[in-house]
Amino acid sequence: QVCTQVPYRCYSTPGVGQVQVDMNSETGVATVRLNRPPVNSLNLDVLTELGIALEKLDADRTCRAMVLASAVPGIFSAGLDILEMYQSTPERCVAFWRALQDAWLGLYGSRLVTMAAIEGHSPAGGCLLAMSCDYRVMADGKFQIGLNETRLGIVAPFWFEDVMLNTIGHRETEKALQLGAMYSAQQALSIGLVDKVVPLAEVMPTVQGELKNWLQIPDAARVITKTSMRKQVLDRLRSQKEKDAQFFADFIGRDSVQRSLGAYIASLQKRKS
Ligand SMILES: CCCCCC/C=C/CC(=O)SCCNC(=O)CCNC(=O)[C@H](O)C(C)(C)COP(=O)(O)OP(=O)(O)OC[C@H]1O[C@@H](n2cnc3c(N)ncnc32)[C@H](O)[C@@H]1OP(=O)(O)O
Repeated sequence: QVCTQVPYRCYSTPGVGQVQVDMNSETGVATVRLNRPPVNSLNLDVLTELGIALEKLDADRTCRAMVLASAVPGIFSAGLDILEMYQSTPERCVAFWRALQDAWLGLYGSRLVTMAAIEGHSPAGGCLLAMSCDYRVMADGKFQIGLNETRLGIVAPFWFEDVMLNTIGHRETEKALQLGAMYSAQQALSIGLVDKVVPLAEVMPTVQGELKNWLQIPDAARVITKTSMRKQVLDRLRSQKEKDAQFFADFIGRDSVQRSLGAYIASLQKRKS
């Protein structure tokens, strides 16, 4: 197992953690894998683990880069765990949303070079995580990526919107968000939602190759530039975290939203039968 070999350090218990972190001290590159089968849906525990993992990596001065990937074949992440939003309590909703805010602030604001290795489907919150990295490589083929929230009868929060705006621009974001559009890898490439599309087996080697370019740049200059580019969007959420969490809990608690979510869950189950 990779975790037990020098020079790797492992921040999570192999086979146990829902967020597995392998740190290669020789290269300074950490690999963070979401590991919550069947679809890596992001519940309170996973988001909390992810937030903590990102915080630890940021504090580790030997770490210069992070690859975000999945330990579950065919899936990057199915986004937020819909069951956290369906028939939940206001208190749980607020705690869940805070964990998402913190994980996202840690990722989007990370000083590290961050790259998403998208080796599977990546809807909604999965797309947010990928977009929040500095660079995205996606597997060609049947997988889809996008912010599909409106299809669930919910609305992508302003900070999801901000990240998409910064990634693909205003016109594409307007269409993508209203339609809840899901894109194939090639379509995503054509609008700039991902940076490179390669066969599945080449995703990780391509990420590693691209990392070499990024790591040639002196950290300090790159970090100052990244911070300057992202600060406005980060500060917008930082300044209204509690209001945003409360708004989420109120919105999700609406009868009409609960009905939409219930119908969406039923449609997911029906697809299988
Ligand atoms: C201001 C307030 C605004 C609120 C904004 C809130 C923002 C929300 C952002 C989100 O992330 S919402 C989540 C959106 N996610 C999705 O729509 C993804 C739905 N899932 C799929 O499309 C598919 O599952 C998949 C990802 C394409 C994978 O397909 P596959 O055929 O491989 O697996 P399934 O058989 O469909 O799923 C297996 C199992 O997992 C359940 N499941 C799937 N996705 C989720 C999820 N996001 N949360 C919880 N559970 C999920 C699915 O129902 C199956 O369960 P079962 O019990 O085995 O039937």
